[in-house]
Amino acid sequence: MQLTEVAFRYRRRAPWVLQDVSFSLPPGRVLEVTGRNGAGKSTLLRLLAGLRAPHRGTITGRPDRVGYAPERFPVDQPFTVSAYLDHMAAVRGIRRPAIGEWAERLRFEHLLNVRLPELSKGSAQKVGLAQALLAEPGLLILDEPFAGLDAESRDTLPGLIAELAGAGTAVVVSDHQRVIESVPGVDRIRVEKGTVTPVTAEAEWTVLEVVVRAGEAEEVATKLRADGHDVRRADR
Ligand SMILES: Nc1ncnc2c1ncn2[C@@H]1O[C@H](COP(=O)(O)OP(=O)(O)OP(=O)(O)O)[C@@H](O)[C@H]1O
Repeated sequence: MQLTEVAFRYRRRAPWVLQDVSFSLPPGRVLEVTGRNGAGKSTLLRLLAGLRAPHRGTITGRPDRVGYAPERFPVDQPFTVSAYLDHMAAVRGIRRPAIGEWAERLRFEHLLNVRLPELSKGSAQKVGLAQALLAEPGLLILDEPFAGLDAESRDTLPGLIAELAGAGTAVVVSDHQRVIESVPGVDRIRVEKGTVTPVTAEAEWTVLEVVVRAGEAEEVATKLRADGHDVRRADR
């Protein structure tokens, strides 16, 4: 898949969200998308998924089957988890949907008969992931998939992503929490000032010690992560 000089804005005369974005995404590549809040990560993911079309430039070679898990999974539908996933599989023409298999791997088998609006945030996130995975996608796009997930599921997902990539799926993940970094060979790009730059391994790094009140540690860590910094807690 290739993006060439892609530019996008939500409305005519609105500021450009993205401009001059060019990069290629070969099969089996895992791409982490970083950047500040509002930088345009979700917009880039929607363009990659084909949910939005570029105003300028081209996107070519998108795989036929695309799985997309949005940042906020829509849960205001009156279906049970199982009926929703059946429906999504039918819409995509999947004859033998592996719903039970994904429910087991993502640990939500006990929720199959629960209605979507009754799900907790993390459980809804898992169902959103499952509907993306059901597509057996050649391109899998996950917008903040780790937000709200319990530790066990958070630990499972990188392995799952590595497995799919190993089978040839291109995976694009926006991930404030940097969980995806544990996947071997992950590439990183940064969305900043309306464009996209590769984050190379040769970048110079330094370690800065920041001392904060214990009660504020999580909040500060979240802010720093949102700005693209790698944050490790010294007391863990
Ligand atoms: N549906 C929309 N209509 C109009 N403007 C939008 C829409 N969605 C996003 N924007 C604007 O586009 C810009 C980029 O938003 P986007 O959601 O892509 O950023 P992001 O990097 O994913 O942010 P975050 O880290 O907070 O999720 C922002 O200025 C936002 O206000």
